[in-house]
Amino acid sequence: MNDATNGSGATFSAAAWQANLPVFEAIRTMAFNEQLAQGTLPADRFKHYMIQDAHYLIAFGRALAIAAAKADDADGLVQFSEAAKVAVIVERSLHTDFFRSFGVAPAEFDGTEMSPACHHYTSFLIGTAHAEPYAVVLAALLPCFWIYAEIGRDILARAVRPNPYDAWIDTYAGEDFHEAVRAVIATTDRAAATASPQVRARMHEAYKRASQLEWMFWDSAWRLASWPV
Ligand SMILES: Cc1ncc(CO)c(N)n1
Repeated sequence: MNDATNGSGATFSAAAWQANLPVFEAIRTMAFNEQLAQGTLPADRFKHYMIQDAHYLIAFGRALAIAAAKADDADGLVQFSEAAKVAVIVERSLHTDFFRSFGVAPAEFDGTEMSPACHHYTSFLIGTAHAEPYAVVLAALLPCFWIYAEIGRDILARAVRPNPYDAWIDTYAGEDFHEAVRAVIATTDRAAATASPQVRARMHEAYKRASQLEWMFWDSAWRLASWPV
């Protein structure tokens, strides 16, 4: 039983993608993403998204660094420490390029705390990264990569160009990101292949929860959500 399917006939990634197709479809058809593709998304909603994403990416980087520390081989250590570094590089590009072009002043970012959805998602990732075995940590991190890659390509295919959000679309539709995503899928499937049925079930739960939190993150930006009290 050393194939990538754990004897079940389907890779973890294929099974998880299929099981969560309704969540992906809900994300794909959100007004936020439809208007982003059309170039008509109001700037205040994109600004909310960017500020929250800058908070998110630092926490995502920390969770990736914990995954790196838990890796069961040197390849995984390199893969996830590199991914942690890239998350911080992307966060810095939000500050230097996107914040500037959309008029987010440093003081506005500094004065904006995490939204409830961002807090929920990042707490879930960091909590899972600390508490769960490597395979479950990878399953929690996979939707962050995979959903963005598929949404990026989907938006690119229907995008009106030029579009104020071209740079965002190109980041996630670009080949560099997709190559990294294929590698994370492969590593997650390898970890699933040797996981016990119990761990594999927890992988599915973690994958599902992260997918739902992706939807909630976009929904929160759409609603310009903040803390109710
Ligand atoms: C919320 C969120 N999920 C995933 C990504 C891509 O890694 C991102 N930038 N933001």
